[in-house]
Amino acid sequence: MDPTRAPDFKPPSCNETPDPPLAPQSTIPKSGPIMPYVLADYNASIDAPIHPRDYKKHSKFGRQVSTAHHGSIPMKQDELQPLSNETSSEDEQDVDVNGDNDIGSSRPRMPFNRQMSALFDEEESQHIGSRIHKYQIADLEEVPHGVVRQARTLEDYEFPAHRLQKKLRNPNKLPLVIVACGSFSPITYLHLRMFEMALDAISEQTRFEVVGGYYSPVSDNYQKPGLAPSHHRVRMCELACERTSSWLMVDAWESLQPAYTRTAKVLDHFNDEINVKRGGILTATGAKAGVKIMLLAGGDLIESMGEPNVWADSDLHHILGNYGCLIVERTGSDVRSFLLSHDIMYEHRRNVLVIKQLIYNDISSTKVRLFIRRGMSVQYLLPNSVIRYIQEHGLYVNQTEPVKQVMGNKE
Ligand SMILES: Nc1ncnc2c1ncn2[C@@H]1O[C@H](COP(=O)(O)OP(=O)(O)OP(=O)(O)O)[C@@H](O)[C@H]1O
Ligand SMILES: NC(=O)c1ccc[n+]([C@@H]2O[C@H](COP(=O)(O)O)[C@@H](O)[C@H]2O)c1
Repeated sequence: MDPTRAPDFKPPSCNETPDPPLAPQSTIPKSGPIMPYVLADYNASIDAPIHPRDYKKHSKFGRQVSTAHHGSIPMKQDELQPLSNETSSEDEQDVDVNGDNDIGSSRPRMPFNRQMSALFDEEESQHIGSRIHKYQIADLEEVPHGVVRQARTLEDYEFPAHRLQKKLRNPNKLPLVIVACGSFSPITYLHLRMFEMALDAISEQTRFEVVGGYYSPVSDNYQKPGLAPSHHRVRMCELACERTSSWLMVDAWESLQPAYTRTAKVLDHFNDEINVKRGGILTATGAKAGVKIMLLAGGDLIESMGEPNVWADSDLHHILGNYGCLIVERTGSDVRSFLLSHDIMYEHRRNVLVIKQLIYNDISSTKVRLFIRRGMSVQYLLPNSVIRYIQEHGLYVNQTEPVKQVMGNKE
């Protein structure tokens, strides 16, 4: 169930620096805390924008930011990051007929592919564009488009950036990328909803703008019951992202590592790709700004941070202090009390945003696997494309899992 089961696992010690070492703090942009205030620190309005003049103070990457206010930056397809990955046999790339890629917008874009455009002439495409509403994201499942594929080996690996926003839309906000680490065996609608809940919480309660979202499925070395081979888990996440979302991506880097990779190192990898290699993202002035990277996790994962020998203290300081954490409450779990009682969490509380589930969703991958083993329906618990993939590859059917694991209540 956790990395302590890995054959090469050594319990973290307070005096020892875990190996491999963490990225130096100087490479991680200082965007400031996710929460401008907490309780006693309350002294500003909930969404007080950072004045561009002050931006420099908040980010060493935000050097030449103009003070001019730009209402909205048009996001065109050619402004998106180049498609760095192999696509499926049809080799198409989603084309945004609406010409925008505003992740935070309440009216998400409706991507179409080249194949789609080729099938219809301009007039017909326009007709389709007007028939299918921008916000009918669910219809993506029905659109016959290609799915961006991640490499199966580290040698061929390239960081997926095709949906990473190239430019910050709102000059008063700071860029943020959300990363969810986990098994995703299989990915469910809950895992997809987590990102949407985070997106809402961030745009409503913080001064950050979400410019990208990633799943990072754990490698096969994470010895957890019910873990399908990593290439299948990555592929299911890809299908779910490409078919149901207009902004989520999957990064296979962690899943391709020859040994278990600590979550702190996974976040370092994202920082390296986005901030060190790419220099962050463009602001309205054309200058680059460092992107804050945050871990998205459920309440159970956060509570595991209080268990002995699972997380090294130095990793927790790195994750919570240098990056930050978005925690989706689980039914029955009291994340806020946990936050209060955990010393390291409390120290970095301004960098932790607890997201309340307003509509409770408790879809469990463990129970989905059980249903599949029992030949029961899993329809509406996960995207159809993922269900079809599981059927095609006969996943989970012949597995056994300890009864305790299946019945285990994480709450
Ligand atoms: N009901 C839930 N509410 C909030 N977060 C959840 C819930 N279920 C899972 N998560 C979060 O989703 C992320 C990925 O979960 P992961 O696939 O590793 O475990 P899981 O969904 O609990 O699956 P399993 O049943 O195999 O343990 C983790 O951060 C986990 O905390
Ligand atoms: N020390 C660590 O870095 C550490 C410890 C426990 C879990 N994790 C991560 O948390 C996620 C948890 O997944 P599960 O909820 O499936 O166990 C995985 O991505 C795992 O790598 C990291």
